[in-house]
Amino acid sequence: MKLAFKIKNLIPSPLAEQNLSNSEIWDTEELQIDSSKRYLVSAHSGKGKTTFLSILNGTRTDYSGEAILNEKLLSDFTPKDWAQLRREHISFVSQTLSLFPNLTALENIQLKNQLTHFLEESQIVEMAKQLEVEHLLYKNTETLSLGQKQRIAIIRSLCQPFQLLLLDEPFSNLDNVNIEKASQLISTHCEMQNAGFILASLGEEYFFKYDEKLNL
Ligand SMILES: Nc1ncnc2c1ncn2[C@@H]1O[C@H](COP(=O)(O)OP(=O)(O)OP(=O)(O)O)[C@@H](O)[C@H]1O
Repeated sequence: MKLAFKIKNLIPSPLAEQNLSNSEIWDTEELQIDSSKRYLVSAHSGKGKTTFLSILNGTRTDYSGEAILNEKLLSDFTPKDWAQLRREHISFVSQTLSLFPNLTALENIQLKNQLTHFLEESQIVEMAKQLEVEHLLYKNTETLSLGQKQRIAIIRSLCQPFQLLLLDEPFSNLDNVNIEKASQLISTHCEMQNAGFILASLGEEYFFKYDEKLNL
């Protein structure tokens, strides 16, 4: 299923008092986001990157204007609709990473994978090898460094079917070598799934080729 978001005059409540005239996303007449494309969304801290991705993911609803997915208002989606979208169509690497601290890295990855039986364990181990976290798969995530957690969260996001991957500053604790490896893994899996992504960044462009770059 292709995902086509349309947003019209969207203003999130926390930013309602701010001057949004320079934004290519907030308070624009109409913007279309297609799941087949790769987007870079750049902005300084506090401009609403997390808020934007959370609106597309259905976890924030405090905005004025319209947000539409495949001709249906997001506000009309039920919790069941969102659960299905997040299980099968939209994957998200959140800034907080949302890993369960008392589960191992592999258990965290498998929690999602078990919902859809998307990948074999051997494929997950292969991804962990590529990002050099294979030796951490049986460790509780509370014992991992932030950069290690980010790599586990990136792997977990790729272990489900999706047409659109939302990446909220996913490399903020990684060095360039790891960023390049993670970018390659993300690109490969997006291509395999015929999916696009939206990468929110403080300004860094990293190693991707983008179809569109938007300033928030
Ligand atoms: N639940 C909330 N209630 C009130 N204000 C909020 C809430 N969440 C975010 N904000 C405000 O909305 C603005 C945008 O926040 P958001 O987290 O989306 O920014 P960001 O661009 O992702 O920032 P960063 O780069 O620092 O992660 C900020 O000014 C923040 O203080």
